[in-house]
Amino acid sequence: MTKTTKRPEGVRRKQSRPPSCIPMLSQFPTSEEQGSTSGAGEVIFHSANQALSEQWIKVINEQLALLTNRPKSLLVYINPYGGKRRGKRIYEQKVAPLFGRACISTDVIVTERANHARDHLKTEANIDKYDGVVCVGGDGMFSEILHGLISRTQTDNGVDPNQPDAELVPCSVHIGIIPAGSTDCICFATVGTNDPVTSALHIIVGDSQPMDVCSVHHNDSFLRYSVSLLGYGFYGDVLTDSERKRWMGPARYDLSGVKTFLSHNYYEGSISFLPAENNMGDPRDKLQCRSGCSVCQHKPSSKDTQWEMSEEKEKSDRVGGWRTIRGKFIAINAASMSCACPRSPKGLSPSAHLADGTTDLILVRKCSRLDFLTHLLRHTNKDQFEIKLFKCFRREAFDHSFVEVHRVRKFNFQPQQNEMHSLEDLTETPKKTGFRPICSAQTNYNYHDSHSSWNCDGEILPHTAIRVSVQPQLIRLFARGIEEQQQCLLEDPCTLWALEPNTHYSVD
Ligand SMILES: Nc1ncnc2c1ncn2[C@@H]1O[C@H](COP(=O)(O)OP(=O)(O)OP(=O)(O)O)[C@@H](O)[C@H]1O
Repeated sequence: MTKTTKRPEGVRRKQSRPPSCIPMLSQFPTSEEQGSTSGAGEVIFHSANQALSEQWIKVINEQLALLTNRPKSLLVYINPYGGKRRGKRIYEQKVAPLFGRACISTDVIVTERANHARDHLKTEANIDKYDGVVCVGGDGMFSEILHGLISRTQTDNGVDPNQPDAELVPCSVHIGIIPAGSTDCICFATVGTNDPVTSALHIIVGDSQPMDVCSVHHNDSFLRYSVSLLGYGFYGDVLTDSERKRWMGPARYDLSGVKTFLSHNYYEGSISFLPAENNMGDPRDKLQCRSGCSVCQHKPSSKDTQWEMSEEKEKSDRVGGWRTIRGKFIAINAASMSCACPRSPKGLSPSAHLADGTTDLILVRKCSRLDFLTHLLRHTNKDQFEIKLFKCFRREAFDHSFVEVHRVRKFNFQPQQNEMHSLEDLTETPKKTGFRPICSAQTNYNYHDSHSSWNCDGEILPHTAIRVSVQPQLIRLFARGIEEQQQCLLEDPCTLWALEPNTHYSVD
């Protein structure tokens, strides 16, 4: 491990080590001689035939030269407090040595406060200098990098992000994720595993995975970007409650989940959405987004998209393509990716695509607690568990009369109007049920009792009335999506029982 030296502005520059891969390869052997492993993931081949060794080196170097997208310079942000506070150690022990061998130079910033990385990217960072930005941390840290990079790109290109209909400029710099958080859902859903070494290798070979980003506005004010889950109702309430229990660590999510489930709240509002074209598939499809996904490869150019969208909008205005649904909902979820994680290996919307320019809107209407429980359990997709315990759970997650799903390009949500209600009216308004009295001593309408909050990739939004627009392929990750082989592993019951949310899997 090479020690980094501190630079004045908090940036630490690490000069890459010389390419140790070449001398190591010079020891490579004839096929009869065996290779031996030395240390983590390192294979040393020995050969008595000098000419053959040199030929191997030549071929390997030629192959490496073909990987023209390999990054040469990276800006790395480490959150030292993410997950189990192992970010710095993970980077220094598992990732930095690999970057060194790949001759990648790095500037490393260990963050000193929340939003340090976002603010640095937004204003100070000389991003033209880098081929990629690497985030060492969890989903919250990734979100910081996402916001910093998108914001900087729009500023540099003169785009006002407050305009809900603005066409955002895609980021030219790739993002790499080294998982070191509590859940690391974004990494899991784009790589198929939460392993720092695997992620480092994806960065080194310059893999490229485009990804859609939802922009979220309240009227003409930009709120946040989302790449995974926007959830109102159940997932908003779980997050709100869990934020009050931060001191408990990751266990707070389970406790808040149970509490929110038992509360069994529902909320009234209206949701309007612009459905995706018919050829964009349906959330109920069996086809899943995998490495080299053919659906995501057919993204039209931004000009085409604009044309398509305006034509679609025109058509919508003409024949009512924008649809509006009013009702009482336990949950309104928009999944822009499968949202797969070790606990739910297929995710909230198993066939959602990473980069098709759509999001899957899942509306869960008011229903009984038992019905909602069966819906939640189906998300775990743990077939073996379901077969053993509840045969009825073997159906698909969306296979309920109270659940409807739509693949959409845009949607708007308006909660029930903020009118003043008398006590009598309260019995008719969306309400908190379960452990709280429906009629309390209050005399006025209580906004917080009748409204949930939006959970936007793990952050609470300050407004409930929102406009959401999918920005197709706005960013690129150093990843290649989930590969089929990984999926087989995930569906293996033995693997499933072994997978725990905070486990980091190693290929060593
Ligand atoms: N130096 C720092 N001090 C305090 N907070 C920080 C620092 N650097 C980053 N943060 C904030 O910490 C929050 C959580 O970090 P991170 O996402 O890395 O870990 P996590 O919450 O454990 O993982 P996950 O988001 O996957 O559950 C982020 O929202 C980020 O803004």
